[in-house]
Amino acid sequence: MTTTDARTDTILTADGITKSFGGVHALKGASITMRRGEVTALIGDNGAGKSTLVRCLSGIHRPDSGTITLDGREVELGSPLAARAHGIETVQQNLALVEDLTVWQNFFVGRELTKGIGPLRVLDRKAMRDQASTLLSGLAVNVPPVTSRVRRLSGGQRQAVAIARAAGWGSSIVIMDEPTAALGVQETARVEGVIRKLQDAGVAVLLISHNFDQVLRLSQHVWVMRAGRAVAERRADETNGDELVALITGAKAA
Ligand SMILES: Nc1ncnc2c1ncn2[C@@H]1O[C@H](COP(=O)(O)OP(=O)(O)OP(=O)(O)O)[C@@H](O)[C@H]1O
Repeated sequence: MTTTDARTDTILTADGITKSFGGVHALKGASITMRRGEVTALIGDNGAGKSTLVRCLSGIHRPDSGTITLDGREVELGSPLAARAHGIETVQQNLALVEDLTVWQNFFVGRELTKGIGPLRVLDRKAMRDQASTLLSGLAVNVPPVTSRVRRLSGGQRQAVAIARAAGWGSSIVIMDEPTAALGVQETARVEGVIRKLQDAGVAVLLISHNFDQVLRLSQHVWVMRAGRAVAERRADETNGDELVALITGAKAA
């Protein structure tokens, strides 16, 4: 038998997440699931709670209540470092790249490789350069040499580098908030290629996007958020832009 039990494919479950900022109830019991090796899209109108939910999954916000389960075990993601330790990496909207450092240096900021022993320990620049090159070519990220400074890269190249860096640490989940919002058509295609490669490598991607065509092109499942809740889940190949708009606005019940 080749049937797959959907539950065994589930890598992450967020269940009943609430989060308020003073009197603003940004999340009112949001629940989503993500599956291994899939792109899961998160869509919704401005203020629906998408960023707040992914910040809870990134360890930036601590939910007021609700649970997050990874690989069947409930986890506390109390900080971005804790999320990272659980294999969840986030590509920040501002990319968090250091303009004046090279591509490879950006990969290893705060996690530099060293060689030698004790007081003779020095940075292993060659190993870092080589690893960054290997990772970028594995994801078909077409950038100038890894010795180039980030400030010389185009918007799409920067985005691709930021995604590759997030994926480069054995992460099983990569979260991206509007990764192509500021990009032109060609650059968007380049970044979408990187996202597909990540998926091929078995990474689960959580993608916030306002671009329905992109959502339908890239994702397998779409979660629709409205007013702090995830109100509907659709398979991308069983829905369309009109239905998604209707679900977002509430014109169509889930
Ligand atoms: N740090 C914060 N302090 C106060 N209110 C916040 C904070 N973060 C989010 N909110 C509020 O929570 C609600 C949900 O915001 P959130 O950014 O999660 O929505 P979103 O779906 O990501 O919207 P957008 O598509 O515009 O980014 C909004 O009313 C927003 O103003």
